[in-house]
Amino acid sequence: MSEDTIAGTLDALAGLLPEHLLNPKAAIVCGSGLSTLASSLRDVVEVPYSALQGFGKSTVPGHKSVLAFGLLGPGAGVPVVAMLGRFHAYEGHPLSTVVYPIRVFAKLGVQNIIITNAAGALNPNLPVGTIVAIHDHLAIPNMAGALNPLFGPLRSPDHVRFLPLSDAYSPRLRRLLFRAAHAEQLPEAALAEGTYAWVSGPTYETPAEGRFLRAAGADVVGMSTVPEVLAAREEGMDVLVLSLVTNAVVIPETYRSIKAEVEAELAGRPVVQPPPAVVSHEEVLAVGKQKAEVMKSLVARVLSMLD
Ligand SMILES: O=P(O)(O)O[C@H]1O[C@H](CO)[C@@H](O)[C@H]1O
Ligand SMILES: Nc1nc2[nH]cnc2c(=O)[nH]1
Repeated sequence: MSEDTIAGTLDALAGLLPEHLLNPKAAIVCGSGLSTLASSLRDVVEVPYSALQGFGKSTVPGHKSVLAFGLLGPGAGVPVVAMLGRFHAYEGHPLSTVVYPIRVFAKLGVQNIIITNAAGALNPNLPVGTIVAIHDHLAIPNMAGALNPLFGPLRSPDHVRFLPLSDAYSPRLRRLLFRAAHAEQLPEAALAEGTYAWVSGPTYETPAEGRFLRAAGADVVGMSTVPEVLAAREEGMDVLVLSLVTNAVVIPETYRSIKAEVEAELAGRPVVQPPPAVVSHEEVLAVGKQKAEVMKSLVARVLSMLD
């Protein structure tokens, strides 16, 4: 996306927003079913993506296509921008579009970003409903498919060509998060730490893929977030990522043997068939809806603790 496009977006925002909302201190990216994370904002001005050059349209159910600017917290409040609806590569968006809002946030002066997502659990110790503070990632499309939003000419002499990622997930923000969880009296098991595997989607994992990702060290898996993290880090922002576990990825220790079942049927022995275990986006959205309030309080508390 060219500098002219970004300049056009910034001009449009300057025309639509009051002065006190134009330089947000922090940004929130709302994952699938999590758009209500922004409902704690006051003085909200919503800007539809369609009003902004360079923005795509989010086509996934559970993702609106709106930027919400507002104030958070008591007194004068902290200006915040929330992305209600993100872009995924599987929708057909180039990665430059997927990360375009992050580029715009950087130009608006955003220093801290909280990125949320819905994810499948690979780690059996993470039940549905757990919130996972991401401390690392495994980006299969980067490693194997040359899908990286930082490909291309260096954006400016101020950007880093070879971006280190060993510090991608801000310890400072994660520390605030666990303090926020304590202040919100969240049960200890409700907030865990783990590694996010980014896959391109839109297919969910086969059992063998789930087993592979787990063996490679991932705790949760999803189809978003990592491109946004890479762009945010390239822009020098501090990043906090929260994954909400919406389903368990099926990783059977042994496969159901259709061969054995047929042999049993033919021999007249009883056969117990296991229920089918398939995930759906409806299930993902339903868990998002159930947990949105807890996520919202946590995110709001972290933002209120920023200095
Ligand atoms: O990562 P978010 O956008 O929260 O959405 C997750 O949920 C969708 C699949 O149900 C995928 O888009 C996956 O990435
Ligand atoms: N890839 C992937 N993305 C998800 N988003 C929510 N659940 C899942 C899942 O099980 N797998």
